[in-house]
Amino acid sequence: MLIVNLNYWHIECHSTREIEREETHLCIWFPAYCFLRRPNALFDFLSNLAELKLRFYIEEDNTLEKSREMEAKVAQSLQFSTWNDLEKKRKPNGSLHFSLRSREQNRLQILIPSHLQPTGTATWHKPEALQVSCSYRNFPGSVLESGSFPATFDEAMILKNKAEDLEPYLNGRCIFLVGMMGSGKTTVGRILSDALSYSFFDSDALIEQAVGGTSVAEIFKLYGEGLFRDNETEVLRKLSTMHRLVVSTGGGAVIRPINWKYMRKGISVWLDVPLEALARRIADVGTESRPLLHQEPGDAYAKAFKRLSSLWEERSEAYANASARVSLENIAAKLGTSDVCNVTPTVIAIEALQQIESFLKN
Ligand SMILES: Nc1ncnc2c1ncn2[C@@H]1O[C@H](COP(=O)(O)OP(=O)(O)O)[C@@H](O)[C@H]1O
Ligand SMILES: O=C(O)C1=C[C@@H](OP(=O)(O)O)[C@@H](O)[C@H](O)C1
Repeated sequence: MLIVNLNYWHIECHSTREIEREETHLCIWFPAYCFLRRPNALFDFLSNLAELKLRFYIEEDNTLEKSREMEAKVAQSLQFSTWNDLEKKRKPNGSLHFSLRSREQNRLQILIPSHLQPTGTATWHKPEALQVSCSYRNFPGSVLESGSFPATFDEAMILKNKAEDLEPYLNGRCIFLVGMMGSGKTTVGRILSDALSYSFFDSDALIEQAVGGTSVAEIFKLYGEGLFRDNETEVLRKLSTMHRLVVSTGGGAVIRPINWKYMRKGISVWLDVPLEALARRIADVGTESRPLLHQEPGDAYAKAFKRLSSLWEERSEAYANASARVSLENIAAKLGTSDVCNVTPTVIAIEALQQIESFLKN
């Protein structure tokens, strides 16, 4: 018996041996309201099956009320237009058949008829291949890990639930993360985008693309900061016309008022991290990719700290324009620690959603 815990509810599956012996279907039960509220959770589960190289599709079933609505929701959450697309993208090599059927009014059943497996689908017959265990492996890896920051199962669940609660209030609006260099905009942004089923964009990466694949450091060196800033504004203008994006902006995006005009089309979130922590993080990875920090003499920490301090003097007021502020010091205090290094990106993402919620509800 395999039990998969997906966001507070359980899916129970017969073992493959049992399926073979009894020639039954693999039955997965979802309380209907969970299914409707949490299409992403179904997707996560299906992704696990897809990773096991099992092919699946959802059969149209006209007797099932809401099936079309659910399919649309799931497809939307996947950002694929159809299940056919999903199949093509995953290039699976097994063949299993999922169909949705109603059994009771308040329940849904997903059936995987074992007779639909073609001969030679060895993956399906290996019991160990179905080890979808009760751990954070049930969630997409990118939600759970950012660099070397694994999220605990609890953190990942809280994040996912919070994101689902917030979704109707967000109504597809983009989220622009602002903050000093090294504040975690990229790291936290990826986690947020996964949780919200949004797309993620790093504005620095888009500028690099716009300038023919030239790195930020090279753009500064060859063309000067002015050209970089013009491209930054253009990138933000374009992104502000879109929906369902999390954007990691460059640390200096806040200095031009025109950029705020674009970011106000969505919700801006300031990741407020103490300078010492920023300097430590940047010293750890080096200042080469951050041209504004690279000119100072001294060791990596000292030069990062010195330059960050002067940039902070210039920019602190501008960051405060953001719709929501996520203070690492405040989170650390809530967690009962004085060290902001103990605050993981997933916890920061949760706090970001909380602050966005307060902004939207006030
Ligand atoms: N919460 C955190 N705790 C410790 N290190 C972090 C945290 N968030 C990000 N980092 C690290 O700090 C560095 C800068 O993060 P990054 O997301 O690139 O920041 P930004 O996009 O704001 O410049 C990276 O090496 C990243 O791994
Ligand atoms: O603070 C800044 O002015 C900058 C921050 C960088 O982005 P990150 O904040 O992602 O490091 C990058 O846009 C450029 O080096 C300038």
